[in-house]
Amino acid sequence: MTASRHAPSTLQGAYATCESITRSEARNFFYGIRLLPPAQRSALCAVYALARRIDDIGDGDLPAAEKSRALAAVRAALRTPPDPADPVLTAVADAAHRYPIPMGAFDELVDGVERDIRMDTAGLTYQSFEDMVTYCRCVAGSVGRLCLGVFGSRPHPEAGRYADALGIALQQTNILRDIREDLLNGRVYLPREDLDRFGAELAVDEFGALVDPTGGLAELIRFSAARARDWYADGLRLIPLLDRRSAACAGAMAGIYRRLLEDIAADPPSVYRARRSLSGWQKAAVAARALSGLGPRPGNGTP
Ligand SMILES: CC(C)=CCC/C(C)=C/CC/C(C)=C/COP(=O)(O)OP(=O)(O)O
Repeated sequence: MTASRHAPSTLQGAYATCESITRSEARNFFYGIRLLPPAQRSALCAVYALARRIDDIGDGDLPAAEKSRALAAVRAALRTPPDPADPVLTAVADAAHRYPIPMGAFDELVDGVERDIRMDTAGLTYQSFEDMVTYCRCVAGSVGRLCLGVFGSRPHPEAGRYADALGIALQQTNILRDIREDLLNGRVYLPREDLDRFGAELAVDEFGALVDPTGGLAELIRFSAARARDWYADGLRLIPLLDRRSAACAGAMAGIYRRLLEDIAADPPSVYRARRSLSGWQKAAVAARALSGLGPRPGNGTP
């Protein structure tokens, strides 16, 4: 570890702010993050807090031009010494001195959020599954690689690719969970070619619930979930390359989201009316299993 460039109290405060952001915002991922030893937990909270800030710019209420300006400001801030008044940038800069965090991955995340803005303003959609994966790589594969920087791993030529694949698996789950909410916000992430193949049109009724007159949407969700399972299987090859606590963290994050995927696959119409989630007990059980070294179950991910 290198010495900090900041007064300890300022830095401690910066990390504490990031931890409190993560605790309140990362309702799924904090179950994994809290399994890390303190120094890595603080670094990952800093990464999460900055990723959250970038994401929130894209999902917020500002006009598109202002969102673009705010994203450009984040890009510029990542290339200059951190503003000491900004706890998130201060903590991220310190964490990047302590761990080999691939800072360029934050730029990829910004690229992904810019795609969201183009979806809002210019009707950008994803034609093929590969197009959608490119988006997932930007917004979530990037986060997987940032996490890996904090975790560290046994040297392995595929470690970065596995971290990327795990992030992409999580994002595919997120897309299925949020089809309705995203549509209400004018966003469609499911590839056009898949919608066409299953004869699924995305539309809501007068209560804001998704309609599925042919059952094609349910079929498409089941198909997409099966495909996402393969991305989990690939990404989870990272786990044996990690130390025990990092493996527990990644295993809990993946286990919770994969359990969510299986719940959705078992009952696709459950996402038509509301956002699906696991109970606190279910999430804690998946995290406990990950900490005990058992990790997510092969197959259906139930704890
Ligand atoms: C190697 C490794 C650990 C890979 C995983 C990387 C990772 C955590 C990617 C995040 C992808 C994702 C679905 C973010 C949504 O965050 P959100 O805060 O909006 O999620 P929520 O809506 O479920 O709370």
